[in-house]
Amino acid sequence: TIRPLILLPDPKLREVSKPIERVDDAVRKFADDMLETMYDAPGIGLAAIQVGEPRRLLVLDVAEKDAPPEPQVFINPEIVARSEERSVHEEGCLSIPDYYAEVERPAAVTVKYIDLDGKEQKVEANGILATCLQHEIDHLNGVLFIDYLSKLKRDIVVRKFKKLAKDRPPPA
Ligand SMILES: O=C(O)C[C@@H](Cc1ccccc1)C(=O)SCC(=O)c1ccccc1
Ligand SMILES: [Zn+2]
Repeated sequence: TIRPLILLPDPKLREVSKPIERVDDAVRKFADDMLETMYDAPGIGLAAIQVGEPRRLLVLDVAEKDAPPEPQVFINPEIVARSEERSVHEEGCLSIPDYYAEVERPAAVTVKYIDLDGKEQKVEANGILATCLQHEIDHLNGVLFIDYLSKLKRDIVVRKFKKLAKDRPPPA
């Protein structure tokens, strides 16, 4: 089931999501809905809060275009190590549509998480996977990529989305 996306300036995007207690079939069904919603957008990642669920679950697929999809599900992810080296990548956000900006982040991160079988996992990520994991884990803490921009740039974006929200019909 494709779930409606929450857009800036909805304050729900600023909530801190809560850990998932048990990985059961309901969680697995929700992860499926998240992946379906992500591919439909389309996007390369999606955090549960972006469909209104303040739960620590994110999905991503950073496989190259025209390559087979590689869906990944991260439950209660934690960044346990960050490289000193940093890298800059252009980022977008499905909750801030049609706005892209360069963001600097640690180039590599080590992330501990629980997978859909309820097993503890650990991954050492770099490149676009590191960028996307950090962007999604930020969502679980109510942080958006525009928070890394200058106040001037961030205020311009927020003002634009506040205006759009006025013109947009309220959710049913
Ligand atoms: O809002 C999100 O979490 C999704 C976001 C993830 C992300 C993109 C770029 C850098 C870091 C994290 C997106 O997927 S925005 C859409 C996008 O970047 C894209 C869409 C289609 C093909 C390729 C990229
Ligand atoms: Zn985002």
